[in-house]
Amino acid sequence: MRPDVRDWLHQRTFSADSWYASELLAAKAERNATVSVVLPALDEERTVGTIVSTIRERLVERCPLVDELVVIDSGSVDRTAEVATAAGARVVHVDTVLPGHGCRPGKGEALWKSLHVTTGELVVFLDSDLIRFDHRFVIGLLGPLLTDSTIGYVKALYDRPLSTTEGIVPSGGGRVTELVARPLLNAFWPQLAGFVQPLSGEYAGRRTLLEEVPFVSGYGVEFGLLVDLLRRAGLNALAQVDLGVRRHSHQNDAALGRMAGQILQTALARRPGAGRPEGELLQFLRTGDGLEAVSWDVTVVERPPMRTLRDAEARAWRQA
Ligand SMILES: O=c1ccn([C@@H]2O[C@H](COP(=O)(O)OP(=O)(O)O)[C@@H](O)[C@H]2O)c(=O)[nH]1
Ligand SMILES: O=C(O)[C@@H](COP(=O)(O)O)O[C@H]1O[C@H](CO)[C@@H](O)[C@H](O)[C@H]1O
Repeated sequence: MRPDVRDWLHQRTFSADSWYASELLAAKAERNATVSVVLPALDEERTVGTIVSTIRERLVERCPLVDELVVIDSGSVDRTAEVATAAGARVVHVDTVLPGHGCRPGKGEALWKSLHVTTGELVVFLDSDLIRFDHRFVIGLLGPLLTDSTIGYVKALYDRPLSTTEGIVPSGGGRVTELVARPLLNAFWPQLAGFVQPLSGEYAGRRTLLEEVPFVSGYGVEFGLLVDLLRRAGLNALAQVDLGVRRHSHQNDAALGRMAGQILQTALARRPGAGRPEGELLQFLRTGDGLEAVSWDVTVVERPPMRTLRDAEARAWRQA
């Protein structure tokens, strides 16, 4: 193991059990910090309500660690917006944010636009498909940020059970992590090899740092943020926190293949010497009369650092 990774693992790996909400509330007040929690949601009516109501009850009403609770509706066709609103979130439809910059599909678009509609100095991102959500996820992610000013970005680590046709097995989740993201990071960004869950959907950061980096529009957002934040802030500004166990709704292998395609596009865009990759991913279905090739576009676009928009708006205002 590289010495820098060994040192990082020792110094920048935390446990959610290290903090209580009450002590973080005191740390938050001491720093006059504000906290936004953002949930990107696409057709998550089954799970988003419990996550929102748990955060509202435990971390807004009982112990006000969270100042803002926003669900970014990514174009749901189910009752996600109604369920999230009833549970106590502010729901914002992704297409209503920065309409002048158009609309791109994908999770990263929702996260990028969330920066424009939230104000918290610290921003916590949680997936909306979490099962048996524990509010301590939020406490664990905020712990390092509220107690160490040298840390700018914190990712969750956890065990990842996998739901299978035979039931739930204790590990095996994080299939794109194990088969694509981890090998890519170890090969080309070995400083990041210490991240146990580099694609975890639960993470938190300082707004000032998050607004300095691009957001990849699709499922490449987590991979892109990790590589770009390493470059922007250095390894010592990054951390990870053990949240125990994380269960979520799983996609099928074909969908994860497309996710892997987007992550590969994101990685190769950060290896300029690798040339411009093809954006088409061919997948194959067995049909009644043979094989059907299905072509998917796995190209991703990069949304610019949010700070550049604010700078452009400020310049335009001065010139007006
Ligand atoms: O276009 C999208 C795709 C996903 N998501 C949300 O992003 C999170 C992670 O997506 P998903 O569960 O599909 O990924 P997985 O966890 O299966 O890798 C979930 O809250 C989704 O609802 C989203 O807001 N817009
Ligand atoms: O980690 C992974 O391999 C994928 C798929 O997880 P599973 O194999 O369905 O448990 O899940 C993550 O990856 C996505 C892309 O970065 C994130 O957006 C998701 O939040 C995260 O769950």
